[in-house]
Amino acid sequence: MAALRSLLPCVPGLLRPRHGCAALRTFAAGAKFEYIITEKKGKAHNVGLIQLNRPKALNALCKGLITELSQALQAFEEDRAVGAIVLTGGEKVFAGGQHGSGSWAVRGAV
Ligand SMILES: C[C@@H](CO)C(=O)SCCNC(=O)CCNC(=O)[C@H](O)C(C)(C)COP(=O)(O)OP(=O)(O)OC[C@H]1O[C@@H](n2cnc3c(N)ncnc32)[C@H](O)[C@@H]1OP(=O)(O)O
Repeated sequence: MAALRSLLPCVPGLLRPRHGCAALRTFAAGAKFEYIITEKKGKAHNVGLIQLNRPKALNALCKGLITELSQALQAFEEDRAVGAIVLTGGEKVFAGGQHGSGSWAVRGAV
């Protein structure tokens, strides 16, 4: 899981090694996310599912999505009941890459 988190651009203050389980407490308090959906799956509720949920922009990775993804990864990593994390995207695409400002940037990038 640490390897997975290391793939994410470090968001200051969120991925500090020992953040005192603050992320887990926020998470457990039923944090409402705007850009992701999280759930504990499996018979023993020991699989942390994170689904990218920004359908209008095809899950393009904006700062807010990365921040929430980092929080969810941190919380699942701190949750001793979770043994595996599954990261998934939408029906059409996993993610449209880094968020491009304005659709011209997106289409021009293709
Ligand atoms: C970090 C670096 C590494 O390379 C990057 O990630 S740079 C960004 C790389 N990503 C792209 O270049 C993907 C650009 N998107 C596309 O090529 C196409 O959207 C598509 C993924 C092939 C899907 O095409 P389709 O025609 O099915 O859908 P639309 O292009 O109409 O897109 C729907 C909707 O999503 C918005 N969107 C898609 N990708 C991004 C993006 N990367 N950033 C921001 N927004 C994105 C697109 O603007 C459309 O929104 P609308 O204009 O309808 O408001």
